[in-house]
Amino acid sequence: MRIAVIGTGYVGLVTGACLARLGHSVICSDRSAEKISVLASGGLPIWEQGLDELLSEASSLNRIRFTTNIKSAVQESDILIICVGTPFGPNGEADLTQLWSVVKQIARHSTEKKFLVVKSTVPVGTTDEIDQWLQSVSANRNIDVIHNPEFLRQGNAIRDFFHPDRIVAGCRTDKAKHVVSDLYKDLPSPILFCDSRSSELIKYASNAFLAMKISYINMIADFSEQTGARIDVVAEGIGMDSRIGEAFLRAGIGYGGSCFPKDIMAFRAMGQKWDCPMPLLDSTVSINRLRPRRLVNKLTDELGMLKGKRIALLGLAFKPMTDDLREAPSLQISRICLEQGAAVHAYDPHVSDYPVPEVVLHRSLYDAIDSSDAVVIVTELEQLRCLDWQIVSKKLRTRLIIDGRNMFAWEEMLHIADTFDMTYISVGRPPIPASAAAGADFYKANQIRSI
Ligand SMILES: NC(=O)c1ccc[n+]([C@@H]2O[C@H](COP(=O)([O-])OP(=O)(O)OC[C@H]3O[C@@H](n4cnc5c(N)ncnc54)[C@H](O)[C@@H]3O)[C@@H](O)[C@H]2O)c1
Ligand SMILES: O=c1ccn([C@@H]2O[C@H](COP(=O)(O)OP(=O)(O)O[C@H]3O[C@H](CO)[C@@H](O)[C@H](O)[C@H]3O)[C@@H](O)[C@H]2O)c(=O)[nH]1
Repeated sequence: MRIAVIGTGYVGLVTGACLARLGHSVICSDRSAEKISVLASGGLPIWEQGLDELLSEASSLNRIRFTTNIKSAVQESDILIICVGTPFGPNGEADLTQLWSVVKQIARHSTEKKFLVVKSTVPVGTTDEIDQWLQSVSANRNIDVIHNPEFLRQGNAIRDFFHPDRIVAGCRTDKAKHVVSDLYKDLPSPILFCDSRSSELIKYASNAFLAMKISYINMIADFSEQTGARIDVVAEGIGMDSRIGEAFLRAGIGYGGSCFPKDIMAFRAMGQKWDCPMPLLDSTVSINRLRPRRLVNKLTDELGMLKGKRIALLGLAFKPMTDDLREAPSLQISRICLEQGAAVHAYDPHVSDYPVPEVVLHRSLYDAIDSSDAVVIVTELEQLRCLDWQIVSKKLRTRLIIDGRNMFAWEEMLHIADTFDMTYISVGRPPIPASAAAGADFYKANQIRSI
């Protein structure tokens, strides 16, 4: 099939590369000349695992091209997939400026029958509005509009593309359904065909549900801290109920990224627009907003004033295995630490440019840690799994580890803290004090079961 992918950001680039792998002929179009020139010369404007290889393969087979010329992309394709951004608008609603700009250009340049697939996350009713608008432009009656939301996760995007739990397609016509079936015919996943309003809502409701699960477990984590329960054990017990499931019950410093924060706000704005309040979303947002501040409070509880202290932040992107800093909790944490007079040193293997200039970036994990008063784990970086605790303990000025993601097993840290005389504080689990005696006493006093 001849496909144009319009908007080659995270979603567009992954979609284009994966569709080329499936054998389709793909033109990727973006308004950013800089991005297109990087891509056309074999480079990558973003880091996503496996994307490099996929794009090289597609280019060598002549299955993918890059252009800023949307006119030629539209005219040389039968299927047009819109993957432009739908960022925060001024009152939290989705800003559809990029989307409508593309729709208008498509209307201007398309003369033959086209299938227009909206992959961007858009408010309920948008696909119908596009359809109605296109029909009102008489020359463009021949465009069949489909809504096909994307569910990929950054860092896992290519696997998610080839193995989605489901494909959702809001279609008006049987021809549109056939196009979607052909587009994804080699994927093993079920396709849910529905109307476009339901399809648009499935995307927001899925993201909101996942974000709600995260805020819920974070609320329970705070309660565990007050009562001496252990959130990892509690989450395990909750998740063993197949009606609840174990996924997205990892307590920590909250959700960030390009989707959850903006989509929950847009969903709330939609609720207001349609006069349907969504109090569960209000709570989800307010719990999440407090997470970074709560983490810094743990630092000050241990260190007192942060003025003159050196803090090592490990993991800056909103999650591991991505370079994406959109709504990353590290931004808020680093700003609060800096405001309080600390020096912030950081390490993230995928981040080489950070928007808070006072943060000193290091290429080596151990250099970031050197002479610090605390190590703060902001994301679950793979490199941390093989940390040499002896080196860490020698390099630290104050032996304090704040694990914002509970990435280390509590029992393991009991032993490590004891061996290297370190204090280990995590989320929703009892703190592990530095001295061996204190650790053992604490363990006994709290009658925490050994697993
Ligand atoms: N990032 C994700 O993991 C993810 C996952 C699922 C869904 N989504 C949704 O997919 C959409 C795209 O997200 P993203 O993260 O890829 O965004 P992005 O900001 O990374 O990419 C958007 C691209 O569109 C381009 N663009 C904007 N206006 C254009 C125009 N008029 N013509 C051509 N190109 C134009 C931009 O230059 C940019 O390269 C959003 O609606 C998002 O909510 C994102
Ligand atoms: O138990 C958990 C799971 C995740 N997170 C955090 O939640 C955020 C989002 O994580 P994740 O969902 O893995 O990443 P995204 O790439 O943002 O993917 C989400 O957002 C995409 C954009 O809409 C959707 O397509 C995906 O299905 C949806 O998972 C990150 O900050 C994670 O650290 C937690 O705090 N606890």
